[in-house]
Amino acid sequence: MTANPSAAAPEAPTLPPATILGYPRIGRRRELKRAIEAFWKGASSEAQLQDTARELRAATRARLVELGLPAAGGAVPESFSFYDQVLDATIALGAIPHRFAGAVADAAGSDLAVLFALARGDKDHQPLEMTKWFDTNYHYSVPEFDERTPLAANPAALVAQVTEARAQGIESRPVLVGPVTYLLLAKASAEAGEGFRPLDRLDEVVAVYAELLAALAAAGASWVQLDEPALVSDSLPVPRAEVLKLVERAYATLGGTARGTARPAILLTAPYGDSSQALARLGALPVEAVHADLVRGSLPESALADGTLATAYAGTQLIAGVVDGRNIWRTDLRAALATATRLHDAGIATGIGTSNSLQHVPHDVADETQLDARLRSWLAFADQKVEQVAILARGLEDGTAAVEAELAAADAVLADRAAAPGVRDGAVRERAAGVTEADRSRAAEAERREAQRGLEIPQLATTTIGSFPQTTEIRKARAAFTRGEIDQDAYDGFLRAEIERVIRLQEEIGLDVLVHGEAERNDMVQYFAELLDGFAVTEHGWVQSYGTRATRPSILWGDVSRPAPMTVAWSSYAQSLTERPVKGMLTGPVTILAWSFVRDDQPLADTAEQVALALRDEIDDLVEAGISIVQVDEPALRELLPLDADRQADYLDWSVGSFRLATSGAANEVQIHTHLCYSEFGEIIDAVDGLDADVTSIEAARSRMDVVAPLGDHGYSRGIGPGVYDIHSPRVPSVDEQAELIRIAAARIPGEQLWVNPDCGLKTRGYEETVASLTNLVQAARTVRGA
Ligand code: MET
Ligand SMILES: [Zn+2]
Repeated sequence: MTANPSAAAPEAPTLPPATILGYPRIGRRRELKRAIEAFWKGASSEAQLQDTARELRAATRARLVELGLPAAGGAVPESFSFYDQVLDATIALGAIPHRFAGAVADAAGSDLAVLFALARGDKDHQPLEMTKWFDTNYHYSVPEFDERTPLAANPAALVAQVTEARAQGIESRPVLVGPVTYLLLAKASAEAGEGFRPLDRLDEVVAVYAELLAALAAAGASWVQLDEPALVSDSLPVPRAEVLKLVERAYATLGGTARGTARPAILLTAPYGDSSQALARLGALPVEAVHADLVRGSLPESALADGTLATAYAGTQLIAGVVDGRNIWRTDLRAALATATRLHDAGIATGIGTSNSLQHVPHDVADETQLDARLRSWLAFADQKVEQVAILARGLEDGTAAVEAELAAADAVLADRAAAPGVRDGAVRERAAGVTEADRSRAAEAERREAQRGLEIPQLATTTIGSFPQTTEIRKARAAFTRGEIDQDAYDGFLRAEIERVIRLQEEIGLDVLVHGEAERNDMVQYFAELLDGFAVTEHGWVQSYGTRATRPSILWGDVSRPAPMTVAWSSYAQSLTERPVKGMLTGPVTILAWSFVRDDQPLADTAEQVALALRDEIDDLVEAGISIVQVDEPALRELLPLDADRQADYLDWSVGSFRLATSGAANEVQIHTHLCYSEFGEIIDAVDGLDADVTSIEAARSRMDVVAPLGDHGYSRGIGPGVYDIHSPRVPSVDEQAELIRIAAARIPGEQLWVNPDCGLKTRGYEETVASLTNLVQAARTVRGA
């Protein structure tokens, strides 16, 4: 065992026993969203926006103290962000890509203007790319690095928060994405030299972090939190063992300076997964506290048993992340306390924390006044989770008996939930238990291809991904219907007129396979959640997705079944209007799970199976009603891939299995499509193959068909539609541009397999650019076909 440098300091501080890793930033009523969007529109000044942000931060701190976090000692995290925490780190490091030099000049010294320019781009600049944060549905702004990317500590925002908190009588803890995770999430800029990796600049970046920490210490911060979720992921550019070495190197430097003057005490966190293999080594670093996610992860049993863990943590505190920051269920307090107590009893200075930042859950269950009271009693949003952390901390400090009443109340909630009607539905379970492998297989590909000839689909067939622009009129009609201002008949009439318009438009444009346009859907998951049994929807349960965008995930609380058809009326109406095939449109089981809060009392695989059976019945009904092509979207297939390599095979097995269960009841004549809207699917290409869909559409335009080569090499034999129109921007791609992309694809993939379509749905686009782009798309397909 190497010497533990912090063990040598007898006065090593500890955090109060109750803390959380972060809190929702957008505000209880999405105040920050409104304030930022008003500022973007020019309806308010930067000073007004800063005032709103300051008030929100102050209210958050006060609320956290009210809920039970101590005001002193660094328990309250400063997790505010105007847009994204990775982007905040970019600003704090001064790592503004050269291509934004013009935007920096325009910003005239305003960090906020620079931040928004990076996040959103402007007329001259493409914004930073956005991508999903670990295995969540939150998106961060991807840093861009090359050999010359500037670096200069800019601690202003962090220091301001510490100062504000002190003025409020609260000793808070600034939070920053750690240097190793930051660089592992960065990408090489377009100007980077051959072979450059952002990680090549780790030592320089660590030096800037050291400056930031010094500024925080000077401002009076006693603690800083550095988040290193890279420690739990096998999906990064370097293997996990290497990540640990990089963390050791970075924190030897960061922790190696004098605590108090050169830096605050450091809390190093490892949220979103299992760090058990690394935990003992992290304890030996010169940091004052280490956090472990003990919801997704586990305790290192052998190191705990043989005392290695306790030795490593002599002088280092361990924050046990036992309250789940990813879901909305009340915690099994007795089990959580037992886990933390094992660490405590092993002689480790133990604190209670959340598994990860609470940014992934809504604010407060108390706001959900419309929710069924019994269901509500089972739930815990961010505020309730903070209270649970405080209870557990009391139990850890004062002994189980001190919180026996709270533990008993939690036991009663769990028992009530387990016994409640609908949580287990005998018929649903019996049907799921009877599923056989035969239910997951369709006939051989060639046989299906033959049977589908009757569809008369041309080579390079043109189609769209499903949604057409969600216009203001559509939103207004939906809102009026929800408020009861128009009745069901009026609303249905409106939607039918909309469908007819979209069908006629597609015929005019000349698309081969049509869609009904999805005007009836508020959201591709919530729409189904509202129609399936076993789900509930919230009123205020907003969770940040990126920037000012938030989603309201549904709550999947019970066994899932389908009381009635969900999409048949719309799809069959659309089909009745045209001779061309109209695709039925469903959201797949994995995506429905990924974008909802799911029950935690059974494996995800079992829940997916129930959703799949409901979708299987829907497909039967669609086909019965005359639909011959059904698309089942699975855009979240990649997102739910476990960070832990050991868990990936099992995941791919059940996720692919649930898709096949949903789709394999379809006769050979029925063409099954799927859609995945990202291009980095190298890792899951076998899974995509395993879905066995007749046609798969994917994102490809932004990467200029990068995905096509791996597909060609893989010998992918079914239909594939690599997007030729980037729907993320209002820009209209020309005929030539789209034809060029089709040709790139056609060079690797036989024409009869190739489909021509946009990257994703068109719901966020306007009609003008949509019609122009699709007209060009059809023309591009014709040009290439004729060549
Ligand atoms: C995020 S994937 C979206 C697929 C859906 N069918 C749409 O077109 O909007
Ligand atoms: Zn998509």
